Amino acid sequence: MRERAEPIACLTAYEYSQARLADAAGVDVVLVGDSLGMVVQGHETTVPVTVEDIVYHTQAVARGLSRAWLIADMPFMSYVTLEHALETAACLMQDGGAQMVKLEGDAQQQEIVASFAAHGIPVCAHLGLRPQLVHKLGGYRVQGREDRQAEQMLADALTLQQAGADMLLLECVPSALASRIQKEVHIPVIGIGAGSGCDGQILVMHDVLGITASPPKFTQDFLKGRGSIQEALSAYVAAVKSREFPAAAQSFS
Ligand SMILES: Nc1nc(=O)c2c([nH]1)NC[C@@H]1CN(c3ccc(C(=O)N[C@@H](CCC(=O)O)C(=O)O)cc3)CN21
Ligand SMILES: CC(C)C(=O)C(=O)O
Ligand SMILES: [Mg+2]
Repeated sequence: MRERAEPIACLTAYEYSQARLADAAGVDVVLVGDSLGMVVQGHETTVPVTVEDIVYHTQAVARGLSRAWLIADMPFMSYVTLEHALETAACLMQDGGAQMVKLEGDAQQQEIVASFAAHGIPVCAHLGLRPQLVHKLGGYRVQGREDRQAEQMLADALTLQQAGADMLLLECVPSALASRIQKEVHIPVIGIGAGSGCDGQILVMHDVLGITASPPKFTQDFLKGRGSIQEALSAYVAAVKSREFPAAAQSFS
């Protein structure tokens, strides 16, 4: 899809019925995100989410998909060592049914990414705002605004691609930086709060349906003015495919 410049429409889902509707709406990639800790379990962060939680939700989501590609998040502290990371990936793929795993990483995770590549585990590297680091960062804020940070993010993206990452996800980064990274790599780049220069977009299901208490500014309620969840998800896919979403209002300069 990157090669033919077709925008990749991605969305999170946490259970069977959401997955079925997303799949029917033409969502290309479904992510069982550790955001489930917040939108499903009601925690303040994604930190408490376990591998067991992700496996349970991935199993339910997998049963609802017939077309979309299925990614599962590696939770906080589930990829501390190489062996640990492989064990977690085995759970997500063999027990959960994921086709790809995603980890929040920088160049420090390159050995893990290389090992995944060597063992046939497709992997997406999540850069920019990494919510699992919330207690180090002190909040959920845009990343890569300073030159040094921006250069580091680009270098990390190239390092992870070189190590064998199959996909990148950029969260909460200025649009210009995301576009620059997209041009420098050859693997698909999926953005959330990263502007319209990415190869695809992802949002959290609950934000698309307008049921999050205080949604991040890069989101949009697609159920507003529409009569059903199915219509809302189709409108989201259409907006990504036509590049109407994200507009400047849902991006960071
Ligand atoms: N419902 C939901 N949607 C998400 O996109 C999401 C989650 N939960 N949980 C896991 C992470 C956390 N994320 C977040 C949460 C809040 C902001 C936020 O409030 N950002 C500010 C921008 C601050 C700045 O300008 O630096 C905003 O106003 O959007 C961003 C990302 C993204 N992910
Ligand atoms: C917001 C996306 C990218 C994510 O990692 C999640 O839902 O956990
Ligand atoms: Mg996540």
